[in-house]
Amino acid sequence: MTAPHRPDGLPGTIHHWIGGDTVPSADGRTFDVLDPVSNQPYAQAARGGTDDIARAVAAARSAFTGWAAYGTRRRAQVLNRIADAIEARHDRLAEFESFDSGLPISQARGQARRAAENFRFFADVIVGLGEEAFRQGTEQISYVVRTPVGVAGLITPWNTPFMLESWKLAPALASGCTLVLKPAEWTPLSASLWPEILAEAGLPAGAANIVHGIGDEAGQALVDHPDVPLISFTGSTDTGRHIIRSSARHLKTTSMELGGKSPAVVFADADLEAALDSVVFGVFSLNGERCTAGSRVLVERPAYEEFTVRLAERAAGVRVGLPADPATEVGALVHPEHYQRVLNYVEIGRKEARLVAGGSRPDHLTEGNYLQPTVFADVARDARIFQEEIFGPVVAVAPFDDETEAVELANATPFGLAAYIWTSDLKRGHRIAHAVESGMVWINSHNVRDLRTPFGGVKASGVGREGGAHSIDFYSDCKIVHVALGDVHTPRFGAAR
Ligand SMILES: NC(=O)C1=CN([C@@H]2O[C@H](COP(=O)(O)OP(=O)(O)OC[C@H]3O[C@@H](n4cnc5c(N)ncnc54)[C@H](O)[C@@H]3O)[C@@H](O)[C@H]2O)C=CC1
Ligand SMILES: O=C(O)/C=C/C=C(\O)C(=O)O
Repeated sequence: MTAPHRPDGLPGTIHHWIGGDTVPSADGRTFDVLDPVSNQPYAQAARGGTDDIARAVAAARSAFTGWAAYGTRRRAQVLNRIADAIEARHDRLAEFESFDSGLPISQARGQARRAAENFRFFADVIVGLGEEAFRQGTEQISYVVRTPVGVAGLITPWNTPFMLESWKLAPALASGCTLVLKPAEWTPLSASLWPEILAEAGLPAGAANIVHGIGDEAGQALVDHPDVPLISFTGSTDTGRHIIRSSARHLKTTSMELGGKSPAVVFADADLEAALDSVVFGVFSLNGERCTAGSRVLVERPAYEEFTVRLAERAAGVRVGLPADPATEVGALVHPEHYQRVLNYVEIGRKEARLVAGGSRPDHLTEGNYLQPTVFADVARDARIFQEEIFGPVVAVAPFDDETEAVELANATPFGLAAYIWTSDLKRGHRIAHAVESGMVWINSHNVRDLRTPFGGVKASGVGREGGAHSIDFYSDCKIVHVALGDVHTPRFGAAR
């Protein structure tokens, strides 16, 4: 068996964190946590249920008034201290994440840096954010007051767990909300560092609470709790749909960042070397377990054969290996169940299209959830591997003949999260960017993020946007205050004539 590298300091049991205390589940239940190299349990995690969620929500409610009253500058100071505390644990955090999720350590390090950046970023946003005002001459001014919505319910996935948790915790806390986080059950390890990070930074007890557990138990209890007015969710489209349905009962605000099947559209006039770099990185980094992965590559016919051959060569050269090895570019897929799901898609792909790279476990890795980067060419638009999110290192390539067909193919799936366009004709780049159905488009650029911009998708890829001020708006209620500035001539109903 290939032994995983075991980081120092692994907890034997991962507890909930409620009201500032690490606690087991009320009923004492736990579940096994596996690492994706040995697929053996290395820890137990508390298996939360309705009672644990109720305790966590009560703690968050008690802490709410105090935290909201901190005001923006003081909250920003705490957020910056949280970033310091994350940075102080950078190595351990990256090792935990890589061990638990199978992400290559080099990429887990990048995700740990981004988690700290998220806190610094939202500290700046909240201090710098103005409030809108509308003046009607000298008669009246109307201004908008943002107030935190209350207890936020945060439900996060397993693909880049800590970073995506931070992407929700930071703006929720910056806005003055308190929160209950339900991390993904396949990857609870990095979340076990939040208690020491948040406590060291001086976050008041109860402002953030963590309940581990299974989606349809702890997750569902959080969605169903009447004192949680808002749910921010990242994960699969099916679960997102289900959460929206459940949230309707209490008319909750929801933000849904869901799956994708994003196209990379490569025109023959593009810098093909740069496009190749971006395509290979875009679909194989984070093990292909990335919502914005460019998992469909559409190539203009004159460049199609050459690009496909070079893509297959590059895929064959990607280093698949132990997550802890600094040279590894693709690690182990998160969980045997997910691995099997991805392998099933590879089998479907073999029947639907032409396999030009990968398709099986690398010879040198006899156990663990490993898959060679896999490229299918000549994929038809109705093929399942063209239509469905695989969420692994598998890419579908197809040719197009002109701009119209490029847009048709780009839009021919239920998803609409990201799109990547490669062309040396910028006017065309803009035309395609406007025509593709997606929340985000990159032209001649890979997934370079600007945290101020709205992040999210259309169609089956999500509802709502987070990022920058959009996140603060999401975690806030808006109240409008109208004030007379001078003499307002009120209609005199009922006055004597
Ligand atoms: N960022 C993304 O776009 C992600 C996409 N996916 C896609 O979804 C597929 C399946 O992955 P899953 O692990 O099943 O994702 P999932 O969407 O079921 O899980 C994500 C989170 O939702 C929670 N959850 C599940 N059911 C819930 C419920 N009824 N109420 C409240 N919370 C609930 C889970 O515990 C987890 O924390 C993947 O293969 C991939 O295609 C999965 C994770 C992230
Ligand atoms: O960059 C972000 O803010 C979010 C990235 C999310 C993913 O990469 C994902 O969910 O896979």
